[in-house]
Amino acid sequence: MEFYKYQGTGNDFVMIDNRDLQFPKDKEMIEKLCDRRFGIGADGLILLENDDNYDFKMVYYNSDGGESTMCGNGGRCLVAFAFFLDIFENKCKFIAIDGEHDAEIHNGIVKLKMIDVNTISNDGEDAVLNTGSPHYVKYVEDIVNYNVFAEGHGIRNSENYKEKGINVNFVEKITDDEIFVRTYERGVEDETFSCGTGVTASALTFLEKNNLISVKVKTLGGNLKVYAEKNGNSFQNIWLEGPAKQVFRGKIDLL
Ligand SMILES: N[C@H](CCC[C@H](N)C(=O)O)C(=O)O
Repeated sequence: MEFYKYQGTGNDFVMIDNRDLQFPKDKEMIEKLCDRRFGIGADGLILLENDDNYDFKMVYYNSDGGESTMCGNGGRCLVAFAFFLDIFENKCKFIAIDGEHDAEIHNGIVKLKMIDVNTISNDGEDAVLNTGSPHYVKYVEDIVNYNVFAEGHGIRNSENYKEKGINVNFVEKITDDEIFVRTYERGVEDETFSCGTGVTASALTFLEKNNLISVKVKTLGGNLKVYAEKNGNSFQNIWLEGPAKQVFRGKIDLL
């Protein structure tokens, strides 16, 4: 089976052109393909499939092999993959588990439209919102030295969240229009170098606090940008922008 490896600001994925629907959607096999020692190694696996009403369809699996909710960096990598496959020129519209997404690519930079966000709830001082996947957002000091794994694991497995899980984002303000985000990801059960829906969730809480329409976001794996329009308590026209790169391609016997 042919596969491609992509990364979007260090969040990395096995990408498979599954328009022939030949890929066996088996949890154990997907987990093994994502294993960094016994398989290809990735934070997730993404299938590109056909859809009558869209340029393509996105099916996303976390590295634990379970199909999951929207992946923002994965969506950006899938747009770059579809462009590589000549599925579209420079603008596209695809369908994912959370609905339809517009996207465009220019010189390896992908802009992905995210779903509208109608509510930002509070959990104490922290924020909880869904940007296609569920996110918890906590502002911290000295983020570079923050124990993301221990603190993220604790929140993700706490009474309120352990059943369905939640992605946990830690945020530090860098300047008036830039934040640093680190994320403990559900379904990876570890910190990833970047989490697109998490960057989006963190950015919206910053835009809300500072009445801004765009913010630069640093992650361990690189830099992203988020734009959004605020209407009352909700956000629309939310875009996540950043690089998405093909790292290598290969063949693997289904393990
Ligand atoms: N782990 C997430 C999905 C992938 C999110 C992340 N990789 C992104 O770029 O949005 C979840 O199960 O909710």
